Amino acid sequence: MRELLQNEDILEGLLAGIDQGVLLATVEGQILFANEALRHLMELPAGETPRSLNDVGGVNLKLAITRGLIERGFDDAVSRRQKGVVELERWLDLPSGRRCFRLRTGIVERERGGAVRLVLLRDVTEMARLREGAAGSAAQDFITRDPRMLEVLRQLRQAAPTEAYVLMQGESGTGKNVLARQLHRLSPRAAQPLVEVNCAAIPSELLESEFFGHVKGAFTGATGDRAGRFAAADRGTLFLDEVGEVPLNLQAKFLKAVQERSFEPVGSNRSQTVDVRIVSASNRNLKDAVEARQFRADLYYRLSVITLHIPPLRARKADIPLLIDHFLDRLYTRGYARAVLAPEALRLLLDYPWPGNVRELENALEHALICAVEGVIQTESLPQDIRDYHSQGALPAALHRSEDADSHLRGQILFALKRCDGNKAAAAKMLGIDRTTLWRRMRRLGLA
Ligand SMILES: Nc1ncnc2c1ncn2[C@@H]1O[C@H](COP(=O)(O)OP(=O)(O)OP(=O)(O)O)[C@@H](O)[C@H]1O
Repeated sequence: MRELLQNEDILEGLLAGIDQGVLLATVEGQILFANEALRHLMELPAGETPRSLNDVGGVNLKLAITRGLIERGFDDAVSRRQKGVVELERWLDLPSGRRCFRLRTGIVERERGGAVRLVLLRDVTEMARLREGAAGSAAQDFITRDPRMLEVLRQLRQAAPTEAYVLMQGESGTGKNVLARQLHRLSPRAAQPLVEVNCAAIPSELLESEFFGHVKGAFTGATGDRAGRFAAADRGTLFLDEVGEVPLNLQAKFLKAVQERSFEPVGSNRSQTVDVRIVSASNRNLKDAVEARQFRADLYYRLSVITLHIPPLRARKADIPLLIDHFLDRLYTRGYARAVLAPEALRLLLDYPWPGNVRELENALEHALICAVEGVIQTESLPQDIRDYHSQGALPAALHRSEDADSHLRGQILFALKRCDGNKAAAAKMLGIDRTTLWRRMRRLGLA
């Protein structure tokens, strides 16, 4: 191999055939060789060879490389005449505004004729798009004073510096996304991307290519290579929301990617390696899904090295006033006028079972601010659901206490059944009681 590579013709032949851009230059920057793929990537006319690093498609490649090298101490490495490839990531925006490249560069020591600089270029426009999407999520505090939730935060802080996969179980809107971002931020991977995928939001037939990417021609409409989310999260964290929605037929490939840290993009038989830490979330109990044979047990155990159970908002009502203050402040910074809560409105908010959890509370407060009267949030300013819940349970003050309690209970049950489309198991869960208790109460109140 060594001898073969000494033969420049053979080397050129090999490099010409690969689809990554390859450039060989002297350490001083004079170009010795550029393959066809590089010309294509740099949008150079066919047959034109760049003569120097400065002469590549109008992009000051030399500067980009030199800066990158200095940042990563490459020049120092050159002076110490170290061998090896330095990997450095740098987005290069071409004048056309269309492309970015990931650069890998290194110094290759030759037996005769000194060292050469080797530069590899790859089109990563798609990956840049995915990462930009991921970067949009700003840091955010998790507001709580609930002892169970504080314990969850303690576990999260302990797990963050490790490589352990973390699974978060909790109803929709309980803050799993916020926690995933916090976990990433506290981890050694914080400087790398956090890529989020909501597995429920992507049609199942597209999930494979969304996760693993595809190559040109893999299926109708695959007009070019496309990087997947695993690749975009390389060296960072991949957050899989609603992981229970990954279809069974994809779970085997998924497990392999998680276990062996390698996968093949759709339509390709070439393995790609990745180094990702997986944090996942599910609002349905994944263990139940395993028992119902809807989720692979081996994958479940892989993903749930650490499991965090996020309690619903109705189980931590002490957080409600804190969250109200937090969201009113946040809404103020978004341009809403300041408002105060009338005591009766606060009572309704504390009473309500919050099936949509913190997300529903946040939306309710935005609604309330829009409907506030002269800077005061009255009961009338609250969304209909919250007022309905109250009015169905509310009673004329003259009625007897136990009747009062029964009527309140009846209202709660009717509300929960309505919100859960008549599903008693879901309604019982929402009310924080078991199904038998719900059924007994319904019978006693004449609802069953
Ligand atoms: N403890 C908290 N402190 C501050 N904001 C919170 C808290 N919990 C949730 N939120 C806010 O509530 C909203 C919903 O939270 P998030 O998206 O993290 O919930 P989720 O459990 O991931 O929901 P889903 O399962 O539907 O994806 C977000 O706007 C988030 O900022």
